[in-house]
Amino acid sequence: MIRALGMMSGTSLDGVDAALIETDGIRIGGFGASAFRAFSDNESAVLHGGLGLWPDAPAVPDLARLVEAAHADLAAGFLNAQLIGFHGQTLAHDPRGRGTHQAGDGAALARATGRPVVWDFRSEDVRQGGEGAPLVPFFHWACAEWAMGQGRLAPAPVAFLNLGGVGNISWVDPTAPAPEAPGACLAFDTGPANAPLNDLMRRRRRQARDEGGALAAQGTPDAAIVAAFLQDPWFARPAPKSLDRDHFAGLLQAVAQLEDAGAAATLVAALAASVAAALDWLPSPPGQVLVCGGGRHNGAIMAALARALPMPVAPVDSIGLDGDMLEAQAFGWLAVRVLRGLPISGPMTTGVPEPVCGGRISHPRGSLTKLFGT
Ligand SMILES: Nc1ncnc2c1ncn2[C@@H]1O[C@H](COP(=O)(O)OP(=O)(O)OP(=O)(O)O)[C@@H](O)[C@H]1O
Ligand SMILES: CC(=O)N[C@H]1[C@@H]2OC[C@@H](O2)[C@@H](O)[C@@H]1O[C@H](C)C(=O)O
Repeated sequence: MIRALGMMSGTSLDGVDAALIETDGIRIGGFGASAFRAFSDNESAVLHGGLGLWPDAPAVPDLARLVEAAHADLAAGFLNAQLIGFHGQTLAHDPRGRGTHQAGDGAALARATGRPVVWDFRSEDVRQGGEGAPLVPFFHWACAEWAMGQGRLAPAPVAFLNLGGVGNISWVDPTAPAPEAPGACLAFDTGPANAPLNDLMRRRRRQARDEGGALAAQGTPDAAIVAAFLQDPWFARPAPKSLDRDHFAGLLQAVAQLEDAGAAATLVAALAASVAAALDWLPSPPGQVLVCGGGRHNGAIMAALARALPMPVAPVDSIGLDGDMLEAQAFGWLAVRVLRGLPISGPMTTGVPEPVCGGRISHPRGSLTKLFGT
């Protein structure tokens, strides 16, 4: 088992999560300490300004230094980590076009922390024809397998719904022998999650988010806007599929005429409707939908999901996991898989033709090499 530190800064641009995990890259041996470092208002504004940029843009090196510094700062509190999995900050994602861009250089983080760093998790999958996302689904399988072993989950398919800036769902069968085994996983992005809500709150209320969903809970959703949103060809596209953060920017424009609470309620209803639509693509109805990511702290979202979905909806914490740290833990677990040459994505998670072991490994003294596997 390796003690890996996973580090993730997601599409909501609120900060960096870090979490320790003990793993052989297949089974979870145990979870360790975790921490969050918020981006300052200035850092967040700078990163927002970088959204949509590709590596050749002149502003990118400065953004990358900002991302590396924030991670190095946070990693300094985890001296017992043997390996770091560094996701980087996604600025642009267009797998069928220019590719995928996570700002931040793992070699620089390896030098700054004195630890080997696994990074650039998505590029190889995209190069081989995959969507490059989502990458957490194989870890969701490991979580379900862990929870089943602890007697907290039935030996039957279950879904993990991650609600960050964008939503993604993983249907997993914890009785499958491995995450890459046929029939073990099906995963894809579901649609916008917190990103439009946060953007709405920032523009109208100068707040980072709708705390607890209090504003949305006071409003009535506009059913016509939700129905029009569901007409986006995205929903008719078979899974696997991944989204750029701003694919649904039109949704925010659609609610522009509504008063604040109605606009927030409509965004929440659209989120719930997109998850309900996602169920159509799953191999079988999951026994329950386990919600992770920041969206599960939004009571209006959880209530809307409970209304929209036919099966029980619960925070992932109900089976003993930390729903705020799951993505960070995932990149620690994935880092160990990269080190061992195990696949981190496959046909049923990113649509890549064959399972892929992506990622690069950088060592503190600067050599850039892959230790095991391809
Ligand atoms: N107490 C809360 N009340 C309402 N919303 C919340 C609360 N806590 C977190 N959120 C929402 O969750 C978001 C952060 O979620 P999370 O950290 O899972 O996203 P992320 O990792 O940045 O994104 P992604 O998973 O898309 O990469 C916040 O920006 C906010 O919208
Ligand atoms: C390109 C990119 O960074 N995508 C993120 C984003 O945020 C959620 C969703 O869109 C998911 O596809 C992915 O993140 C998670 C960690 C994943 O890869 O599973």
